[in-house]
Amino acid sequence: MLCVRLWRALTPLCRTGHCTVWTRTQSHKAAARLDLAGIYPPIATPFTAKEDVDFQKLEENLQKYAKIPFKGLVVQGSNGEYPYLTEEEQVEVVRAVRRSLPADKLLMAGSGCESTRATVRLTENLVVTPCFYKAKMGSCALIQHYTKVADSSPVPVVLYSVPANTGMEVPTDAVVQLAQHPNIVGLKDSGGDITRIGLIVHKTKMQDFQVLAGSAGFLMAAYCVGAVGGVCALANVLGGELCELERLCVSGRWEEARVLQQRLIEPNTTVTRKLGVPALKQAMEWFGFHGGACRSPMQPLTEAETQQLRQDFSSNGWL
Ligand SMILES: O=C(O)C(=O)C[C@H](O)C(=O)O
Repeated sequence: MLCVRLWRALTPLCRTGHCTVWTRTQSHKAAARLDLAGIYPPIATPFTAKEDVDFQKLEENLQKYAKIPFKGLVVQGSNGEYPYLTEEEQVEVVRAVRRSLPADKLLMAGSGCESTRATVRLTENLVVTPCFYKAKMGSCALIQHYTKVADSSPVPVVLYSVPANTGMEVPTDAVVQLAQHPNIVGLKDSGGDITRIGLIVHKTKMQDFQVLAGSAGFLMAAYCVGAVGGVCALANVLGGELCELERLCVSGRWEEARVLQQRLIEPNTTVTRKLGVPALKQAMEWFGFHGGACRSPMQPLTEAETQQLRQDFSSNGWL
């Protein structure tokens, strides 16, 4: 789940399955008109040497992100290490980000739990997609789950399909059915299957429903088939460049977009699928942000991995 702007206490989160968005009005109809178009970094969580959340460093990152033309931020996404944070910490981080974020920026916060009941409760605070019993999480179970969450959520919900982390995706037929719910306003799809993204855009075109690319490697392709933006881990590092890619796509400058997109593919693959969050945080350090270590048990990069990471950025002209 993800949330936007204002809120009462917390934003619903998104994970595998869904995200919630908070609006000023909290009215379902008004929520459905929410414009999600643009680029969002799913922000990383900096920690102190004792592995406590480092709110000072978080704030310093936020001040730097405020200078980049993002549509908003995602808090407690996969790269925020949400599974390693307590519920209280998740809520506290979302609150801190909301306090710091300019009022015109959207805030989406993840809030999924394994049971529908717990998800409903946390969506009043935060929410996520259930994947532990993934063999049992078919369309029927997920439709029932998200419908109950969206029915009770005080803020709009964005579905979040991230199969690399959850081992399952929200099935296309479930997304299409859930898109009819007045409080479900979009999907963030990290799977990278462009035919699926295009099909979902096509099948939901009569609904007030928007699709966001869930990773930078296929951002341009996603725009081509009708996505309206992206939630991209790489935006923590190359946020200005991803916003530039958005601008090129939206203005139809496809040749320039293609050149930029191609240079982003390798660094993106490395900080997402290949080396993951420790690599994202290392790259953030190189680009002037606070990344630092992950919370245990996530291990730091080895020397060879660090070299690989550097190579994937430098060979594409970023370092
Ligand atoms: O951290 C998240 O949450 C993301 O959505 C990141 C995304 O999966 C990516 O590949 O960039």
